[in-house]
Amino acid sequence: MQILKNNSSQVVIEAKNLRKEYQGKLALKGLNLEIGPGEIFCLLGQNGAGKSTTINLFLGFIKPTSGAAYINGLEVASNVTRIKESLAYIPENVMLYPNLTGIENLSLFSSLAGFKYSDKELRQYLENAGLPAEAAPRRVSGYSKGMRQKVGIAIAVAKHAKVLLLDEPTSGLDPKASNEFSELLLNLSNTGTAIFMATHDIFRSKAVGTRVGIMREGELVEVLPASDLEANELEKVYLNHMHL
Ligand SMILES: Nc1ncnc2c1ncn2[C@@H]1O[C@H](COP(=O)(O)OP(=O)(O)OP(=O)(O)O)[C@@H](O)[C@H]1O
Repeated sequence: MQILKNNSSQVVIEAKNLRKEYQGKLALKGLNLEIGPGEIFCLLGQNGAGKSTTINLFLGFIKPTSGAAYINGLEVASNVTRIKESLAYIPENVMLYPNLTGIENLSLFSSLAGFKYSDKELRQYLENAGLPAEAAPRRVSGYSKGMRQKVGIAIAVAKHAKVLLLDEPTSGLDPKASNEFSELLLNLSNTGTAIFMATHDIFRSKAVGTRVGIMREGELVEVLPASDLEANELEKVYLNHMHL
């Protein structure tokens, strides 16, 4: 078993003995984790392993039973509003205003983060995220899942998010959309954004991850360097843990 540490001297996303109990049941059993700028940490684990609980603690959606989550050195639970300024979140279904266009959604979310852009700049952000130019002025209610994910990435870039949290973002995307999404993540990590992604996709984890963590019953049981492994080796390690 291997727990590979963050090799950067800077820490952007951190968990210290992070625990979460729901009605007497431990969902997260004392997580310790440090993620540096530009890292893509992929978290694998079966349904119910504690992946969403971890993300929700980093987002400040729920409070830890004990221990703490930190973003840029700030404890999340007591700085929820400030944390949101530097953070972007992409769930399986990106939450956008369906009656607004792609441009209007991007304008709204970036202005909430304190950034005002011209129409031309907004269109450019959307285009850079891979949204077809003709789609930008259309209502989001007619967008596909992949298009909504692209708007989510455009929002993250436009608000200069230092941290991006993703919960199963590629589930239900076709291989081309999923591949394009991976490219966007790599581009974003190259600008220094720290990325934490919960996923079931072993292949994508290998393709985009810096490190890959395996969570089982609320515990991080292994952390591996993605680059040293073939996808089938990673799958073997994963399955070994699941059959323990
Ligand atoms: N609000 C809640 N109330 C009670 N139990 C919960 C709550 N949220 C999660 N749990 C429990 O905590 C454990 C971890 O759930 P979590 O959603 O974090 O897992 P997950 O790894 O994200 O699973 P999935 O892959 O299905 O999304 C599970 O046993 C789940 O039933």
